[in-house]
Amino acid sequence: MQPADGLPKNIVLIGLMGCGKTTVGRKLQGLLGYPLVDTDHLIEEKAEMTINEIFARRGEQSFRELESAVLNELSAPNTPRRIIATGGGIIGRRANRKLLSKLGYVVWLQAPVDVILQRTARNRDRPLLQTENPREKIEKLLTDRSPLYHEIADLELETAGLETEEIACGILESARYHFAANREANA
Ligand SMILES: Nc1ncnc2c1ncn2[C@@H]1O[C@H](COP(=O)(O)OP(=O)(O)O)[C@@H](O)[C@H]1O
Ligand SMILES: O=C(O)C1=C[C@@H](OP(=O)(O)O)[C@@H](O)[C@H](O)C1
Ligand SMILES: [Mg+2]
Repeated sequence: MQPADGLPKNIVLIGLMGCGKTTVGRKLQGLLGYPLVDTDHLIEEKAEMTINEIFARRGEQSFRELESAVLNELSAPNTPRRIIATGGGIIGRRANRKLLSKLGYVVWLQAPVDVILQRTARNRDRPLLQTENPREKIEKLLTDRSPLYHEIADLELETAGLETEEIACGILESARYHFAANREANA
C-alpha cells in the first residue's frame, strides 16, 4: 500500500563533496520526519575515528572498504524508510552503485566548481581536498565521477543559488511525481 507521504522508498543523495548532501538531508528529515543516515557518520562510528584519521592512519582504500560495508548494512531487507546522505566517492564501485539504485530514489546534487570550492573551504574535514590545488582536484573528480552519478540518478539537481529548504522541497515534489507516475504506469 502507498504510504500517506507518497514516498514508498528511501531518498538517496549523491554528488560531489560540498554539493549539500548532508545539509539537504537534514532539511528532508525535518520535512518528512523520518530518519536521516549519513554514510560518513556511520563510518566514523564504526571505525571510532574521524574521516581524516581514517585516511591518515589507514589510507583511502580502507575508508572505501568501510564505506561499502556500511552501505551493505543499510541495504538489509525490511528496514524502515530513511533519507540516506552518502559520501561523494561512494559511486566509485560498481557494487555500490547497484545497491544505491536498489535502495531508493537517487538524487544527484550538483554545483559548479567555484561554488564547491567556496562551500568546502570552510573546514578541513575532507582529506581529498587538503592538497595544494583543490580546484584541480575537484575538476578531476567531477570529470571522473559525473558519468557514474548520471548512471544511477533518478533526478539531477543544480543547487547553486538555491536555499537548502528550496532544494529539499524540490526533491520531495519530484519524488512524489515520479512515484505517482510509476503507479499509474503499472496500474
Ligand atoms: N544550497 C546551499 N546553499 C548554500 N550553502 C550550502 C548549500 N548546500 C550546502 N551548503 C553549505 O556547504 C557546506 C557543505 O555542505 P554539505 O552538506 O556538508 O555537503 P556534502 O555533504 O555534499 O559534502 C556546508 O557548510 C553547507 O552549509
Ligand atoms: O568525495 C569523496 O571521495 C569523499 C567525500 C566525503 O563526503 P562528502 O561528499 O559528504 O563531503 C567523505 O566521504 C570523504 O572525505 C571522501
Ligand atoms: Mg556530507
